[in-house]
Amino acid sequence: MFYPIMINISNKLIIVVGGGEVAYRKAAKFLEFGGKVMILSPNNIEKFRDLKEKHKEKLNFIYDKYNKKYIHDVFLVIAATSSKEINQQISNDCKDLSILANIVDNRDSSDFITPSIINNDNLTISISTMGSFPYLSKKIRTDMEEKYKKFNKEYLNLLEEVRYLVLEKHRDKTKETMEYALSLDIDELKDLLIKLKD
Ligand SMILES: C[C@@]1(CC(=O)O)C2=NC(=C\c3[nH]c(c(CCC(=O)O)c3CC(=O)O)Cc3[nH]c(c(CC(=O)O)c3CCC(=O)O)/C=C3\N/C(=C\2)[C@@H](CCC(=O)O)[C@]3(C)CC(=O)O)/[C@H]1CCC(=O)O
Ligand SMILES: NC(=O)c1ccc[n+]([C@@H]2O[C@H](COP(=O)([O-])OP(=O)(O)OC[C@H]3O[C@@H](n4cnc5c(N)ncnc54)[C@H](O)[C@@H]3O)[C@@H](O)[C@H]2O)c1
Repeated sequence: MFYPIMINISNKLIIVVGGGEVAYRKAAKFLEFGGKVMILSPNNIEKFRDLKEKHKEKLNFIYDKYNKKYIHDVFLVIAATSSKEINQQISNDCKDLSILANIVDNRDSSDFITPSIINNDNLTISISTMGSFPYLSKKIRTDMEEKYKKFNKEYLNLLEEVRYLVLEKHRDKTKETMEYALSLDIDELKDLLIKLKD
């Protein structure tokens, strides 16, 4: 079974083996959450150039085939090559070295799997089908992105202020006020904040 945790990857090195679409998708997400990514692959798709432009020194490349020597001292490993045998080899090596690995073509060999993620800065929602139907995770993500799009960073920052004011000054109406705050659009929420401050 896979237990969902929020893991701090800031400035930690994650090595992604392979340079295709799947490697790209995984790398882009780890970079979005502040990780440092090394791509280990003899070649990789064009899109990585834009990712390098965006993330500069946080993204680097080793143009070589997989070798165990490259994974010593890394925080996480993603095996995303097109070779089942190499992916399995990576899994075995990671077990030897006690490094957590995600094997993109074999959930049973994976120490962790990657969920579908909605990242609105302060609000993160991750969705998983425990590996049984990833396309459903993607579908739920797109539905929820639409449904919860108002909860962006600005909105969450205002909500945080509302919460502190309610806890400080209106403890008797905590739940009603919080429930009410969630029903508002951003301008109404700003008005509520002014009222709560009075
Ligand atoms: C959620 C997401 C996150 C991400 O990758 O960032 C993700 N897969 C996504 C998309 C996707 N993956 C696949 C398709 C094509 C349709 C299909 O085949 O179903 C599509 C749809 C598409 O591409 O449109 C094929 C596929 N996926 C896996 C296998 C191997 C296997 O099942 O053993 C195969 C067959 C490969 C083959 O053909 O051989 C395995 C895994 N994929 C996972 C995650 C993990 C379980 C997640 C969960 O619990 O739901 C897990 C177990 C391991 C892992 O990768 O961590 C991302 C959506 C991101 C988004 O857009 O929101
Ligand atoms: N988990 C998922 O979400 C998911 C989704 C679709 C496919 N897959 C699986 O992921 C695999 C990769 O998919 P893709 O579309 O990125 O494939 P792809 O063929 O586009 O890319 C494979 C990459 O692996 C590299 N590679 C091959 N042998 C290597 C080695 N020995 N060392 C280092 N790199 C090596 C290649 O150079 C290439 O860059 C597929 O075979 C499929 O089984 C997983």
